Amino acid sequence: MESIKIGIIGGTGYTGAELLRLLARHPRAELRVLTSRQEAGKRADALFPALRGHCDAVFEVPDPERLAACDAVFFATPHGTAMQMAPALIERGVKVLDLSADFRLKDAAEFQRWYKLEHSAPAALAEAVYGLPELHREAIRRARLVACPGCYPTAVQLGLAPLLEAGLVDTRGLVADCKSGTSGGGREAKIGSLYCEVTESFKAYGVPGHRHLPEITQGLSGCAGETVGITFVPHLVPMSRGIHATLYARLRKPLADLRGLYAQRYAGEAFVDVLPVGDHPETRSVRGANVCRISPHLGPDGETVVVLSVIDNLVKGASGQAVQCFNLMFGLPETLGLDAPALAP
Ligand SMILES: NC(=O)C1=CN([C@@H]2O[C@H](COP(=O)(O)OP(=O)(O)OC[C@H]3O[C@@H](n4cnc5c(N)ncnc54)[C@H](OP(=O)(O)O)[C@@H]3O)[C@@H](O)[C@H]2O)C=CC1
Ligand SMILES: CC(=O)N[C@@H](CCC(=O)OP(=O)(O)O)C(=O)O
Repeated sequence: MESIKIGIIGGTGYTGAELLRLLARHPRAELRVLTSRQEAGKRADALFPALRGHCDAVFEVPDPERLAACDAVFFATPHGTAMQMAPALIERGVKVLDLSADFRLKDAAEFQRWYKLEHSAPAALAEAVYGLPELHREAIRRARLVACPGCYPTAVQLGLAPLLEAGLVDTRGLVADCKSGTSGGGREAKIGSLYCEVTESFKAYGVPGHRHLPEITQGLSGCAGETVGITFVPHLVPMSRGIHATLYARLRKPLADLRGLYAQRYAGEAFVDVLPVGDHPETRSVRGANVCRISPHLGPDGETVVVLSVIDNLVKGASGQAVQCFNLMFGLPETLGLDAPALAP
């Protein structure tokens, strides 16, 4: 069967490396272009020894002609890069999957407010499809440009969607108390990511407003059919991968079978696992796997729902989800290359 030619822009970051790991065992993807301006000429497996024997790609400087010869290009780049390069690729028939936030917020003014950048591709922004397959599968199948969600927004939206879609909870006063491993901050050297700054410690950040708040609000409002109000507080925990979201919502009326609601909503979803009643998901149960494990609980007051939702930020929260969208865009089985279980223990 013919292979699908892939380009990855930004192969030296954590999400780029994770794309290399996942695509190395994808039966239809053939990596043709892998870019890094700083590491051009170096083999990817020299930078990431975990890839030795699985990837012989060499980094190169981004070349528009070589990228245009690909069938699909993934942007694993900081915000502001894809919006400059994606429109020309789409014009030339390349399907684009952007892991950055450039095309996630539908309102360009909102994007500018949170990312301090003027949006340079409003037409592409208008056509971009939000890449959360469990909510937007059919649109992703038809898309030329997919905006892959952020890691926190994936855990929060999958956790609260069943309640909001069914109109069962107050849409004001939602709470998302989230914890992330440090790979969420990217591979770039930053003091806040240093071992001594992170280890044996635990802290909240971004309380006055984190850039994922408008993305979460946009997605959940779509589920509810009205604008929701949510308090989102991210925390940094001393682990490399994983997001744990503890989500709180207040029921509008009694609900007899909370787990049944979730099981029914996610029936047939390969990458959402609704746990047995009373279970507490662990981040290590999703390490390396493209899965979100969810456990909804009813609080002792009988009115507060507490949903626990865990993902690997680099897999279901980024690169795995991007490959899931890629499979949909190319009419492939959605699970292709993504069926490996999590690392255990
Ligand atoms: N880490 C995570 O958990 C998640 C990250 N994301 C998003 O994914 C994107 C990538 O993040 P991460 O993997 O952490 O990456 P990093 O920010 O660590 O790495 C960025 C990569 O992009 C390349 N790059 C930077 N600027 C440009 C440019 N102007 N043109 C072309 N290439 C460029 C760099 O290579 P070079 O400079 O050598 O060209 C490098 O390979 C970000 O937008 C991030 O927000 C999304 C979800 C989760
Ligand atoms: C722990 C940590 O620093 N996490 C990052 C979010 C993860 C991410 O990369 O999301 P985007 O794709 O939207 O940038 C942060 O809080 O900024």
